[in-house]
Amino acid sequence: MIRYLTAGESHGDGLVGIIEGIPSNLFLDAEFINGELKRRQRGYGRSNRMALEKDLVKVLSGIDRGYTTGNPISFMIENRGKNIELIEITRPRPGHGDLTGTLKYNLKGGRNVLERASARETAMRVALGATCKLLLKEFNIQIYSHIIQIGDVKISEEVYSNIKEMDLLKVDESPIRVLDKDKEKEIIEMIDKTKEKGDTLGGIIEVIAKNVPIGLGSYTHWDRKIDGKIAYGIMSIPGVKGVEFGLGFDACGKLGSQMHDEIFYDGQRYYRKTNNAGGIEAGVTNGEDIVIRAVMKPIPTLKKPLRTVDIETKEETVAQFERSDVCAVPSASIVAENILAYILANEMTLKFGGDSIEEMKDNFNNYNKLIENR
Ligand SMILES: Cc1cc2nc3c(=O)[nH]c(=O)nc-3n(C[C@H](O)[C@H](O)[C@H](O)COP(=O)(O)O)c2cc1C
Ligand SMILES: C=C(O[C@@H]1CC(C(=O)O)=C[C@@H](OP(=O)(O)O)[C@H]1O)C(=O)O
Repeated sequence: MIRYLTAGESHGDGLVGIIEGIPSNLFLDAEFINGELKRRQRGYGRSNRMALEKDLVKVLSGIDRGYTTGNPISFMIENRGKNIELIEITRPRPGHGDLTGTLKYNLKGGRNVLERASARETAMRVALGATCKLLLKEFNIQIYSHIIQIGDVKISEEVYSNIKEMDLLKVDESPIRVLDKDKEKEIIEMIDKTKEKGDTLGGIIEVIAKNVPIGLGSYTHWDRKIDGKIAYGIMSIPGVKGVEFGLGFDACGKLGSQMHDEIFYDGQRYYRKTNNAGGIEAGVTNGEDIVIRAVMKPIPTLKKPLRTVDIETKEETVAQFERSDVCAVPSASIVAENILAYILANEMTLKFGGDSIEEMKDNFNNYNKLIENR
């Protein structure tokens, strides 16, 4: 089993993370982890905070000569963009945690709420998730993401399966994480216009995991279902308001005969010609790609602020504004990739053991032999 914890405030010294349960003898490629941190920082529509931060992971424990030892691994990421005046938040922002957090923890205002509710914390979750991606790569499992929609601009009506692996790699070259250059231009213009108006945008992301073995997760008990675990992880990304698998909410308009992915056999393995289930049936992976979509609401901090109540005077006023992203959907897609990586890596250790990478691979190969020709 793999588990992790993070700590750190958005404008404190930095973030720390501890991950436990990564098998020994895995090369902890810090360059790869830093690459993932860089991918998360890119994306059109972010505030100048992202220009100030240069997220780099410092590995504090758990490795020897670059390889994991089985000991807990700990990371640190420094905050560089922390030098703002940390004034109290007494005019809570609708849509952020300011008011609920102030009341729940009996605080003076929202400052220490936003410090932790902030998506700054997702930088550490990406570093921890990237460690899980390194483990998944040992089993040839790859995770990709791209953007389906920003604001009211839909990239395409096509379903995910028309996007080839090579094209999914090219998505990284786009500041919006889309392939269509015309749509990219349209979205950039929309973000600029929205910024001028003091408003914000949300969107829809799609995350795809390829080469996932059959049999991760379980139908035997509700809290072992892998779709439930994935939904929990993706929903925990700040701003995410919905998750769907495969056809998701569109399943509603289909007949059973149009929805379910018929089963075929090619002489060696079972396969499907469609993937409306998004790679999961009965809480268990079925060997097809895992396909998830998630919707992110528009950013709650508005330069043209919404109405709120001053928590000291109780008078109607407008919400506080410091600096803020206008759109962070491309960054959220990288966070989602790395959260999915954690869930899948954890399931891999639950199924194949997690003490050493060699033992895990042996178990994986034996399982593949077992299900071959079944
Ligand atoms: C990568 C990323 C960047 C974000 N940037 C901002 C931001 O600059 N300003 C803001 O108000 N919210 C931002 N958010 C969203 C808030 O963190 C989020 O809406 C808030 O914590 C309340 O949580 P909830 O939307 O899940 O209810 C960002 C989210 C992500 C994933
Ligand atoms: C720092 C990050 O995102 C932050 C997430 C965030 C929020 O409220 O969620 C608010 C902004 O922080 P600040 O108020 O300092 O500009 C974003 O920049 C990051 O992604 O690393």
